[in-house]
Amino acid sequence: MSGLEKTPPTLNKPTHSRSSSTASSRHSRVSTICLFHQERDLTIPGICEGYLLKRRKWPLKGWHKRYFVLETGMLRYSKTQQDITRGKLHGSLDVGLAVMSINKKSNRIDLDAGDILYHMKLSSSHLNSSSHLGASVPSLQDYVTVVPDYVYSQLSPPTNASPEGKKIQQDICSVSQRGQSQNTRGLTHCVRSLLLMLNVNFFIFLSPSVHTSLKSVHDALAQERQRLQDTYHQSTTLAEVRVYAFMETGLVYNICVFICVRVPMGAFPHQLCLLGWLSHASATREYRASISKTPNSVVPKNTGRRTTLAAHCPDNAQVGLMQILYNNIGKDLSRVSMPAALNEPINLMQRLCEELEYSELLDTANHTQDPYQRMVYIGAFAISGYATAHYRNRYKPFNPLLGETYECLREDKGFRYISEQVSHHPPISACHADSDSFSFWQDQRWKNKFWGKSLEIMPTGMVNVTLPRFGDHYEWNKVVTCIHNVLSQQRYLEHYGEVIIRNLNSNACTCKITFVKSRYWGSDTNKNEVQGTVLDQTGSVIHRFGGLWHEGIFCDTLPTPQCIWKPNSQPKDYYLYYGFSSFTLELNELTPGLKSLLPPTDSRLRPDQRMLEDGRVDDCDKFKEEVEDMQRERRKQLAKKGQEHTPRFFKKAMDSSGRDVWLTNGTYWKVRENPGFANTNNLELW
Ligand SMILES: CC(C)CCC[C@@H](C)[C@H]1CC[C@H]2[C@@H]3CC=C4C[C@@H](O)CC[C@]4(C)[C@H]3CC[C@]12C
Repeated sequence: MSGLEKTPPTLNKPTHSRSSSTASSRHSRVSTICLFHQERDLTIPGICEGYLLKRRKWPLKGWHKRYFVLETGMLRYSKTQQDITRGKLHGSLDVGLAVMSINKKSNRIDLDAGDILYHMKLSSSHLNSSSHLGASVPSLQDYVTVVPDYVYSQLSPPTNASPEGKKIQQDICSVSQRGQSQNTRGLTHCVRSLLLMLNVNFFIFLSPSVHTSLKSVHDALAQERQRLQDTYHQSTTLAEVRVYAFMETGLVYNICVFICVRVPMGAFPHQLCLLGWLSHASATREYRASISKTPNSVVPKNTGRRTTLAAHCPDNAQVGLMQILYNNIGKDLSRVSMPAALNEPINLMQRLCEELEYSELLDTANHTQDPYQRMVYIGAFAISGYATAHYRNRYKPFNPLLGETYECLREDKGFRYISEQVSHHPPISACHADSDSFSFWQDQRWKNKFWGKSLEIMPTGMVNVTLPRFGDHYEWNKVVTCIHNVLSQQRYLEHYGEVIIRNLNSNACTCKITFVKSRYWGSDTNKNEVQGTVLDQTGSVIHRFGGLWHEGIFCDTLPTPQCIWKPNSQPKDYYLYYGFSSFTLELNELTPGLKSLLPPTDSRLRPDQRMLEDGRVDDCDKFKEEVEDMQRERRKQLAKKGQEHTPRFFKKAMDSSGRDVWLTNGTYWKVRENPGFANTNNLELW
């Protein structure tokens, strides 16, 4: 069967009769996406079904063939048609709550329901087979040419009065008209009948099957848990037991159960190490229990620094974010100017500095003799940088201006940090920090993808840490950050993907950390899960650790199992101050005596950011525009002279893998000390 096909409606039964491939050939009009009965009453939507490729992020990342059924607005899928018949669902999504986008180049359809994001495409075999269907049959090619490059239709509920609603209506009309003119009526029906389906809420039909699925999942999990507990208790004499099982159901996204119990020789003679995965859910539950027993860090002593901001954060719930995002679909959002009320008084260079809040983990690593244990601390550090995101989904950081700089000297923590905006198109912030026990640097760029309800941020660029004591050079990637339900107040952040940490100066071990994508319909307890392993040269697991990125990380394979990191408690009234941590509150503080030492390009001196911090939102808006105009003017002037901006404190280089990277040129602190920035030529940014 090629693509999705459509069968007549079966509104009177909760289940439906599925057509086999022979059944499909009975229908005269087949499109790669849907098959239509053109003379049928279109107020009653039918069923579309067939095989498509679906993208999976974890585990077994890639495109997988899945059987989809679209019925009464619910899109459900399984591995095979038989699985659907047996009620073995992998997942389902209410298309009526989703935004659909179509990409004609890659033959892809993306559905974004806020919490769930499906990426689907036709396999090349589908495309080939569609060409056998004859000229009168609309092929995928036709389909995508009559649909605008993006069809970001806000399908639920289509409010005609709103500008968005009108735009969507226009889009749909133009799709229909173009469809008619190209004699692809079936296609027009496709769009229309899809729309109809979206407005029909037949969830009542689904409730019995949801209940059955839930019950079977619950039973399966209970059995599995019992079996794992039994195995664990009886396994002291087992040399190696491996159980590898996949359970995929509609309600539990994916559970990979992999137990490897073994008595290791040599290294830890007195311990029975339970290595590998003991079901994510149960391992995380145990980690969380242990973390919660670990006392919170004592509230830091009064450092003399500020503990609040001059003004509360503005209420931006009414700002028309939808308009902004829809008008800028496909654009790099860091280049879109947004109203100041959406900003937090911190910029991206300061946000990168936030990743050093738990720099003591690097100090510990630099004092840990054992390379595997050392890696555990580096892993915890890589996770700790994400913690702050938990409280920070209402505002976006300022985009630094080209040539803007930021320093952060933390004698109490023993490090000094500098950062510079080294490129504007694309925006790149480079940073470097050093202390007696580590060096840290990265240059980051982000690609944004707005799917209609969620915004994915894909960072490129590696994070680097060196430890002087052991000559280690660690390097790792960052994971994807997704802002779910970006347009609503139910907005929340999720990080997902894999981080691989390598030591470029030794191949003794590597570390793999998985930021687990939350399981749909799962309770909140499985949100923000992370699992890490330290592997030796042969790929054997030496340590494992895990927990939640906003709650803490526990390692049970260290000589003394312990909580290796727990975030600091949030300051009083943090919600009124943008959700900032104490460390973040201090980042933009202009402490006495500092002003005369800073270059005039330092973010602390940027007037619009300060205005926002002081609660002068309207002034900030005006000044922000001026500052951005001045930046454009400088750019024009340089272009006229045929010149390009040259960063002042960073230089471009190539890393060992041939990537372009920005490294410190080592001049900042020297110039600061002598002759001092007051005695040098500086850029005038504001
Ligand atoms: C438009 C507004 C109101 C919605 C809020 C957007 C916020 C949540 C977005 C905008 C820019 C985003 C940040 C951009 C870059 C990074 C670096 C990455 O390594 C971790 C995530 C992090 C730190 C993002 C976190 C989420 C973020 C702060």
